[in-house]
Amino acid sequence: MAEHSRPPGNVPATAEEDAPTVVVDGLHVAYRVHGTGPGRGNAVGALRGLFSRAPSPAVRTVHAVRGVSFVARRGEAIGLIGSNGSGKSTLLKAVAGLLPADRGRVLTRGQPSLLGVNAALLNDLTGERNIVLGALAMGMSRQEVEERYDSIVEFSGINEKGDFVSLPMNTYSSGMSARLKFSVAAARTHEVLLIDEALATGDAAFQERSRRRIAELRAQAGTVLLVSHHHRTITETCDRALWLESGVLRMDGPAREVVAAYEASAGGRGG
Ligand SMILES: Nc1ncnc2c1ncn2[C@@H]1O[C@H](COP(=O)(O)OP(=O)(O)OP(=O)(O)O)[C@@H](O)[C@H]1O
Repeated sequence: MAEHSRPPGNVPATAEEDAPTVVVDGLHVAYRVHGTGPGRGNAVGALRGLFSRAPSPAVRTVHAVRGVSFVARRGEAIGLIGSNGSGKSTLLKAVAGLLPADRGRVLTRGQPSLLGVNAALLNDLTGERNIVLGALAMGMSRQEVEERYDSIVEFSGINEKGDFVSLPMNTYSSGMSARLKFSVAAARTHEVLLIDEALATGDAAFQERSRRRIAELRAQAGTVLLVSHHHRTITETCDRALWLESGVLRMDGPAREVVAAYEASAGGRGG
C-alpha cells in the first residue's frame, strides 16, 4: 500500500460487503503561510507592510489537521462537522489527494471525487460544454455522456426557468453552478464521493433530489463523506459523523449522537 503524500495509495480490493474504502491513519496536514512577520496583525503593521518593498521572510505554519485516524467502509455516509476552521475541508481535500500529508497516510479505493462549491469551473464555457467535459473527465465514454446528458440537465434543474444550459457558466448564480457540478459528478457511481457543502447551495427541491441521489450512490456500494454546517442534512443523510475541533478528531460515532454532543458544546450552539 502506498501513501497519498507520495503516490496516491490504494486500499486493497476485497469482496467483503463492508470493505474499507478510505483509511486515514494518523494524518497531519499543515499549510505554510509566507510573509506573516510580527506586526502584521495590527493597523500600523499592515500599513508598514503596504509601503515596505522588503518581503517578509517569516513563514507561519497552520496545523489544520492533527493526527486524525478513521476507516470508512463501503455503503457508509459519513458527515464531517465542527466549527469554522476546524479542518473539515482540509481533511476532505487530503482524502481527495489534493493536499499532501505532512505525516500519516491516506489510502483510498479508486479515485475519490470531490464535489465542492469552490471547485474550479470552466466559467467561459457553456453549461452544455461543462457537462460533456466534466463527464468525460470522470472517465465516462462518449456514448455514456450522450445517454446521460438529458438526465444530468434535468437533475440539475438548470433549465427550469429557461435555456440556461446553452449560456456560459459565468452567467450562472453560485447556486446554479454548484447544482450543475453536483449533477455531473452524481451522474456516475463513485467508490468514494466527497461533498463539501454542495447541498447547502441548492434550493429545497434540489436538496431533496440530492439526498435521494446520495442514498442511491450509497446503495450502489459507494462511500460518501459530507461536510456541512446544516445538522439536519447530516442526520438525515449520514448514519455516522466525525466531529473535528482544531484539527483533532473529537468524536466518531452515530450521526445523531455526534451532532447532539456538538450542539451541546460551546462551538456547536451557533452551527
Ligand atoms: N490555503 C490555506 N492556507 C493557509 N491556511 C489555510 C488554508 N486553508 C485553510 N487554512 C487554515 O486551516 C485551518 C482549517 O481550515 P479548513 O478550511 O479546513 O476548516 P473548515 O473546518 O473546513 O472551516 P469552515 O467550516 O469555515 O469551512 C484554518 O485555521 C484555516 O485558516
